[in-house]
Amino acid sequence: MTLSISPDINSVAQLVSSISTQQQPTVTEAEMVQAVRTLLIGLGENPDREGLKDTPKRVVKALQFLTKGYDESLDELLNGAVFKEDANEMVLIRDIDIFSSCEHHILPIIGRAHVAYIPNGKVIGLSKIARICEMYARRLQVQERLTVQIADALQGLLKPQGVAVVIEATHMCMVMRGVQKPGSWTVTSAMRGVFAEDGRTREEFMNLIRHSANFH
Ligand SMILES: Nc1nc2c(ncn2[C@@H]2O[C@H](COP(=O)(O)OP(=O)(O)OP(=O)(O)O)[C@@H](O)[C@H]2O)c(=O)[nH]1
Ligand SMILES: [Zn+2]
Repeated sequence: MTLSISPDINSVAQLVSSISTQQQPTVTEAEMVQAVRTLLIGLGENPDREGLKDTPKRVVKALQFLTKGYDESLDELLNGAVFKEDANEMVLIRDIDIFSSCEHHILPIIGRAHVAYIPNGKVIGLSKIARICEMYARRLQVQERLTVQIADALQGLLKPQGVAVVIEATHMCMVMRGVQKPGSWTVTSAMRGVFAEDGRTREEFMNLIRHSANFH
């Protein structure tokens, strides 16, 4: 059986131009499915064989899930859960699972985020901190930008005394391919306000993320 690939060069050019002019690209689900089918053929596979029949559809659905953060906004996820509160001590959420995708290879970035802030008249619903991490992680990312986006979102929402974000993650593009270094971890941090200015506050945060929780 001969399987042919016939990309429509004009529509690809239009798509690229719409992306570069910041318009919302108009690509149908069927075109996305077709693109995955084309990839499978390029890889030497037969997309019509039993096991692969629904794979293009599944891949599109999976990629849409892994990048669903593009369709979410801070306003929506917050749902008003910012409260006036006279609290002045550090709030830390540790070990927030991160499943992101690197923008260079669209391969998984798997790790944990630790997020702290020191309030200044306002606190945020705790789950919303994890939701903010989730929204930015579910996009094509580099770890540095993910870290900064989480810190800046909290800084903007709460105008706290400071925000600290540390992400520890392993990149499948460095593990399964390329340089192939399983066991390597990348640690990134973004410090705002007192965490950037005051070494002791930063040290307190770093100590808190180092110790293991005693209920584990
Ligand atoms: N700074 C940064 N780099 C990343 C991240 N994820 C992947 N990369 C790197 O992006 C780079 C892309 O480099 P290229 O040389 O263009 O791509 P490549 O030939 O696939 O590179 P290798 O992975 O070295 O095989 C690689 O060094 C990746 O390790 C990230 O979150 N942050
Ligand atoms: Zn990568």
